[in-house]
Amino acid sequence: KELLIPAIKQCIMDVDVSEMIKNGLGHSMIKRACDRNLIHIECVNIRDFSGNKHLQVDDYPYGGGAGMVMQPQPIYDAYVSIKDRMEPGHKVIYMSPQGKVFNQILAEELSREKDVVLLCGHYEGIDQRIIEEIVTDEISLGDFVLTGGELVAMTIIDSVSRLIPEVLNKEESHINESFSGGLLEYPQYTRPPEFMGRKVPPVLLSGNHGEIAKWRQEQSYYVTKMRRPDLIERLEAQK
Ligand SMILES: COc1ccccc1CNc1ccc(C(N)=O)cn1
Repeated sequence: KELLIPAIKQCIMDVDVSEMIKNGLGHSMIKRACDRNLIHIECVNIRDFSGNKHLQVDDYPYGGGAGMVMQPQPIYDAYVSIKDRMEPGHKVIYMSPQGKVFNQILAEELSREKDVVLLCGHYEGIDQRIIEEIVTDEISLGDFVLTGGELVAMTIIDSVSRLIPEVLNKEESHINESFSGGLLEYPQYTRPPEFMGRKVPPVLLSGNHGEIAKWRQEQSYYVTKMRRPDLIERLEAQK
């Protein structure tokens, strides 16, 4: 799986953002998946494709206003430097607050792609013409603003990678996804049987798998109804 993330150097914090991504994803599951060639992650640094010796990748916005906009040329050249290695018809995903809100369904779709490019913007965003020229999908994690798209990219990589067969081992692979069947997960318990005076629901110790499954179904429905009635409506609508 090629997940290429053009990351730009944050000269202000003098932190190489692509390092952030490599380090942030260096943790066990993703690193193990990379080592086993189940996924392949490369960071391409847009600043390496800046057209001038000042390594400039942004400029003042036409029409004035605060903030800076990322220029189209360095991004385009960074993309051209990788696109021939990508599966034809690959998605180029731009992470921005204007995007389609990410969810588990989208994660599952992306996990079936062979190659995906994740384009991380900074500043006030990127020039509209590069979006029109190379971006196929815009994704948002939700209605909040970050200093850059990298953390969004890392989130997408994590949630997609764990859906790729073999990435999670049997202990990790949570067959009852939090969103399995569109409901939230039931409460989870493990040892000890009593903690701070709080006991584990007896049904879970009963060994009666039919009763346990029924209790879990009821709990999932109750938790979802109370916390996310919108998910219940979505379920009802699908019936
Ligand atoms: C001011 O930042 C931008 C402005 C425009 C585009 C990208 C950025 C980079 N920041 C982002 C990116 C994504 C999300 C999200 N909600 O998915 C939040 N922030």
